[in-house]
Amino acid sequence: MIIKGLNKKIDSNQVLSNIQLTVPKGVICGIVGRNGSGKTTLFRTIMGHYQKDSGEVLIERNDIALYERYKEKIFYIDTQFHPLDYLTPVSIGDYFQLLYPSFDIPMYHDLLRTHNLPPRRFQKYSKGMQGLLLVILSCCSNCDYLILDEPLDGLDVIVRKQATDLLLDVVNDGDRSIIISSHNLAELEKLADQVSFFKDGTITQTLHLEDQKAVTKKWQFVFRQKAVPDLIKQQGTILSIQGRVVVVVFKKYTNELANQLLSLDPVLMEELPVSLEDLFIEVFSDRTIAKEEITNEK
Ligand SMILES: Nc1ncnc2c1ncn2[C@@H]1O[C@H](COP(=O)(O)OP(=O)(O)OP(=O)(O)O)[C@@H](O)[C@H]1O
Repeated sequence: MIIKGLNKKIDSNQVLSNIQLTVPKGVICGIVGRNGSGKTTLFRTIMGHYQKDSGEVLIERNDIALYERYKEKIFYIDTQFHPLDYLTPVSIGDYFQLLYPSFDIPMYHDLLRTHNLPPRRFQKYSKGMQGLLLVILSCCSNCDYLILDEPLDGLDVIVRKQATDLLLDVVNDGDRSIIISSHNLAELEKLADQVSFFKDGTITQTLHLEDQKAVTKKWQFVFRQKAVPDLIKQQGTILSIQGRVVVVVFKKYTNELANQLLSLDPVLMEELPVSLEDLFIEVFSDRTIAKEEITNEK
């Protein structure tokens, strides 16, 4: 799937601004951003629930707004409109069989049993049960692209593991892809191959997690003096300061920077593993505020 120059204004608010995104086959693509940054609007606009102002969403080079059959390759449920509330899992299965020609009904019933999902209305399910059922539905749809809006948020650790295992199975054969938004960065990190950062109505960058982790470094320093050296403030994003212990992430770490840091002669300089949460803070933190706080620490 290729999204090119997608724009959407709602009530004079430019919610989506020139969205560019490529979702290769067999890839889990995470979408992260602050609350209200436009992730759900992006999904609704991809599906045509919101009319786009301009741009296109291409599958196999075909604009899905013009060719409905390509849109059928995408699984998406907008749960905020409660479309399943009055249905039981069995009737939901029947409904999805009509919606998606390749829906795997035996697999669906099998998964309902394996995960002990009871035959009551969707509305009466707990949040975790609802989340798991949605993930099961998406997997059984056999669609080429699954769009999942915060499917893991609010699930307990056991259900989350069940859901992530199902999703990883989907991309195993390399033909299907998942676009998934989440505020649960630790969980997303285990799943996603690439993560797109949504900021100010647009995707500001897409990071391939393995590649990015190879060039990003996180260090914990202790310096003799209380003031944080200027080099650290200029080159890194400070994640925390506790007493004289400073934790910093450097997005582009070079040998030259390594030598400069060593020349600061820290009492302690210890490398820590980089997480998606660190990258998120690096992208979204207001570094000027961080610097002011650091100045006050002096
Ligand atoms: N139907 C609508 N009418 C008016 N404003 C809307 C509508 N849909 C979305 N918006 C606005 O668009 C912006 C983006 O909202 P959206 O729900 O897409 O964000 P989000 O990134 O999914 O947020 P969250 O992480 O909190 O779920 C918000 O300012 C929201 O108020």
